[in-house]
Amino acid sequence: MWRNCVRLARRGLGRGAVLRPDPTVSRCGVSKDYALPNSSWSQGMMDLYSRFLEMCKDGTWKRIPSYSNSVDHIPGKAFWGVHSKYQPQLWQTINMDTEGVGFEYAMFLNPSEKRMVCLFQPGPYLEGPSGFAHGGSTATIIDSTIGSCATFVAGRVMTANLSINYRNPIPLGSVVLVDSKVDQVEGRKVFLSCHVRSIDGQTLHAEATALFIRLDSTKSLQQQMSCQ
Ligand SMILES: CCCCCCCCCCCC(=O)SCCNC(=O)CCNC(=O)[C@H](O)C(C)(C)COP(=O)(O)OP(=O)(O)OC[C@H]1O[C@@H](n2cnc3c(N)ncnc32)[C@H](O)[C@@H]1OP(=O)(O)O
Repeated sequence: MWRNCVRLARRGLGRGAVLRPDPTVSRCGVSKDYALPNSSWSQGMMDLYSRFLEMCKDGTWKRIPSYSNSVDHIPGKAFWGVHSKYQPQLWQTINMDTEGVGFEYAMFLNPSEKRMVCLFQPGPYLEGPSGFAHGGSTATIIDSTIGSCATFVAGRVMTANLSINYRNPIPLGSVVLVDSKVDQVEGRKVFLSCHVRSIDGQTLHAEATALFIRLDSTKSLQQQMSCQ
C-alpha cells in the first residue's frame, strides 16, 4: 500500500541525497486524522480518551490531531511552524493505515503546564520480546510525545539526547500513559522529562529525560540537516 500510495521524490543527487515521501501527498491521497478512536481501541483506551476529552471542555487540555500530510491542514504555514501554539502533527513514522497493528495513540497538550500526554496502545507489529512492545517502539512514542511538547514551547526542534530507563515491559494491546513535560529552557536548549505508566498508575514502564535543540533560525532545515 505504501509503495502504491506514496509518491517518492528524490531530492538532490549524489552525496547527501535522500529519498523520502513527498510531503504534499498524503499516503492514500486522502487526509486523515490518525489520532482518533477506531475499532481496535480497547475499552481502557476509550475510557481514558473520554476522560481527556472531558478535560478539554474548559480549555485546560487540547487534543492534538495527527495527520501524515500537514499541507491541507496548516495552510500557509511552513513545515514545523515556529512557536505555533499547537498544531496538527506530521507523523509519517507512526501512522499506519491498518488499524490496531502498530501505534494506536492520541495526544493531549496542557499549554499552561507545558505538558504533553500520549495515550498509547501498542499493536502486534511493535512486538519485541514475545508479547511485549519492542524498546525501540517505546522510544519512538516517547520521542514523539516529548518532541511535540518541545515543539510547543520552542518551534522547530530536534532531539539531541534521549535517555530512557526501561523499568517494566509493556504488554502488547495494553494501554499506557506517556506523560511528558518541559523542565527547563536555556537559550536553544529544551530539557524535558517523561514517565510511561499503566493507566491505573501502578506500573512504571519507563522514565526518560531528553534534550531538544531549537534549530538555528538563520539556517534552513535543509542546511541544518546537511552533512558538514
Ligand atoms: C507539524 C509537525 C510537528 C512535528 C513535531 C515534531 C516532534 C519531533 C519528534 C522527533 C524528533 C526526532 O526524532 S529528531 C531526529 C533525531 N535527532 C537528530 O537526528 C539530531 C542530529 N543532531 C543534529 O542535527 C544537531 O546536533 C542538533 C540540531 C541537535 C544541534 O545542532 P546545532 O543546531 O548546530 O547546535 P549546536 O551548536 O551543536 O548545539 C547547541 C547547544 O546545544 C548543546 N548540545 C548539542 N547537542 C547536545 C547533546 N547531544 N548533549 C548535550 N548538549 C548538546 C551544544 O553544546 C550547544 O550548547 P552551548 O554551547 O550553546 O551551551
